[in-house]
Amino acid sequence: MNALTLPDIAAQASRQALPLDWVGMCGIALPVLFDGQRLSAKADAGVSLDDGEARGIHMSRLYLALEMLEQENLSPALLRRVLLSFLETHEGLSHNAYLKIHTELLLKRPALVSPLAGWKTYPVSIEASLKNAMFHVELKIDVPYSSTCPCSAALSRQLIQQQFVDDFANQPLQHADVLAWLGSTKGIVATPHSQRSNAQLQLRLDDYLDDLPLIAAINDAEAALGTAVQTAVKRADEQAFALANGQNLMFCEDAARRLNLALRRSPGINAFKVRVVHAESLHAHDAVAESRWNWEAA
Ligand SMILES: Nc1nc2c(ncn2[C@@H]2O[C@H](COP(=O)(O)OP(=O)(O)OP(=O)(O)O)[C@@H](O)[C@H]2O)c(=O)[nH]1
Repeated sequence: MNALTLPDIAAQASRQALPLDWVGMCGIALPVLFDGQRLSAKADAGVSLDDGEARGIHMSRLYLALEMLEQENLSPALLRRVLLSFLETHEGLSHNAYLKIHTELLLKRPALVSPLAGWKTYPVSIEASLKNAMFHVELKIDVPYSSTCPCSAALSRQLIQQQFVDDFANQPLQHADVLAWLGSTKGIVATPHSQRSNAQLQLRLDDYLDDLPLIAAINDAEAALGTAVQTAVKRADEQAFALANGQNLMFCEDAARRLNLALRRSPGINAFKVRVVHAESLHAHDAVAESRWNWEAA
């Protein structure tokens, strides 16, 4: 059989000589390693096409460079090497390289009281770029938590006081009667509303970090928020969770402020934007607050 010369359309001249900002592939399936765990990920890989005369980039070269991610723990140095390879294989065509990896971190979390533990997933995106020889990494992390409305708690307390006035009006207080009343449904005639909430963290990292501070940022955010959602739960854990929520009333504004203060102290982060979303049970819409630090558009 005659050897065929395969047509190479990408190597042709472009009909419209025009550079492009980003060209590549989105949603590439690949396994990545983080902290010794193999995670299923989706990658977006691209370069700028600065040579406006060139018809196209070489998609397969970007795809093949992603193989580096299979064997080595994700780190800033590894991301940089992949981006360098994007540029080396597009010499004369591209000046900027981009890589976005979306995955879910799986962390084992202990129960509040019982000796149990269970797994929790945290959606994570790692966005790396090499633009005009400047390397940047940005992390996006979703952290779920529980929030109880402080206003609803105050309104409930008022109703409980009113019920107490009604039930104990004009009679001497007996310790046993009050104790029994407190243990009855009348003692908690109204309950404040709570909601499953989500903190969306967008973090710009210091340029010379050895590791991606994903776990540290999650731990710092959960510590600041105080009431992370739980995994394995026995009644003792649920009671401890109820107490933690009662001691941790917060509006979305409170949550955003706490995260701002905590992330400023978190190592390796030089700018951030946070958005907290309280999926209200009071309404069918959400309460949302945003806060940023050192953040201007990249
Ligand atoms: N540039 C570009 N390539 C595309 C697109 N859609 C599919 N491809 C295909 O991606 C495949 C890989 O492209 P290249 O990396 O240039 O493949 P190649 O020429 O065999 O590889 P090299 O010899 O390394 O250049 C080709 O078969 C392209 O046709 C597109 O929209 N743009």
